[in-house]
Amino acid sequence: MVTIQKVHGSQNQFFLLDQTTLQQPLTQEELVILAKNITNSQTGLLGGADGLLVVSNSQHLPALGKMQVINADGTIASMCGNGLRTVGRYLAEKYQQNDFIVETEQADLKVTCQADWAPDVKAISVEISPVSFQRAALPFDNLGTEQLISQPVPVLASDLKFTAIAVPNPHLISFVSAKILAGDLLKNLGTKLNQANPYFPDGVNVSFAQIINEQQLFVQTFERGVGFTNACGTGMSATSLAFALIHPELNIFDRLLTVYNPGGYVQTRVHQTDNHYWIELIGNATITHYLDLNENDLHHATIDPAQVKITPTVEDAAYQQFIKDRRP
Ligand SMILES: N[C@@H](CCC[C@H](N)C(=O)O)C(=O)O
Repeated sequence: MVTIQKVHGSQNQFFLLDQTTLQQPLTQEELVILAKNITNSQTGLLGGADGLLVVSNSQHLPALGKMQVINADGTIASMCGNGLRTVGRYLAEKYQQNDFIVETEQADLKVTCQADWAPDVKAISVEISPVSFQRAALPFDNLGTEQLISQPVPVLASDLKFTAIAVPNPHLISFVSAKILAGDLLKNLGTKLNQANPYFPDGVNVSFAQIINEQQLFVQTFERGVGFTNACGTGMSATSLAFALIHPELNIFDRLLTVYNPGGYVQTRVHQTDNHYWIELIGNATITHYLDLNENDLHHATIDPAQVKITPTVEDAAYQQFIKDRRP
């Protein structure tokens, strides 16, 4: 038997599998099939999830471990901010460390345990980097520009301005009115840009944001490889950077922002060091369930829910109580 976890950051939900606990680690092909099956909202476990977080040993000393992110549709994401917080918590508890590095697909990133936000609401801070605005890093094509920072893009939507940032996974951001946020545009644009299209050949995470005040944003994301999510950590981080760049008069750099999302909120702090940007992303890292299952079933992704021993924790109730009175 092996134990996997169901976890969330701002209710962006994942299964977390530590390959080092297996007698035989899953192959990459097995991991992709498992991710697609286990996250399916109809046929997966516990109502599915947004992705699978795979923990393995890192060869990059002194990293404590390595995280791979597999979206619900089986595509690989170079980074996941909410996911890194939960992987960070997992590694912190496994190795009893509070401040360490985790290897991700493109960067080795800093993870720091925070004081609990409330009883049973664990909090973790993670580094979001590297940041790029270059067309090739997103990538995007046929938009007539090499960078997109608060520019109109009529082929995407009339009357909106867009910012494109890789952190390093790709994000397209627009600050919009409450009316636009309540409408269908985000769904339509997210859907269009995440199927074959001439603009974002690898797809893109699309976020619409509202400025509540100079310290508070609300962000809703249509995620590549997933669809609507409760929250996207890298999306909220990229949106915080876009906010700082578009509004230099507000002196956002190095100051704590609160970023609300449909699943709760996170805090971000945008930094510019020398000539590069990076973002601190701080938020909950919640374990909702432990799942004990047969290792063979993981390899074959034939998981009969009746054969899985599911042990819920008290943490989701604590999280729900915590955010209840803190919504904007
Ligand atoms: N929810 C994540 C981002 C997950 C990856 C994304 N779907 C992609 O393909 O880039 C986050 O919290 O950052």
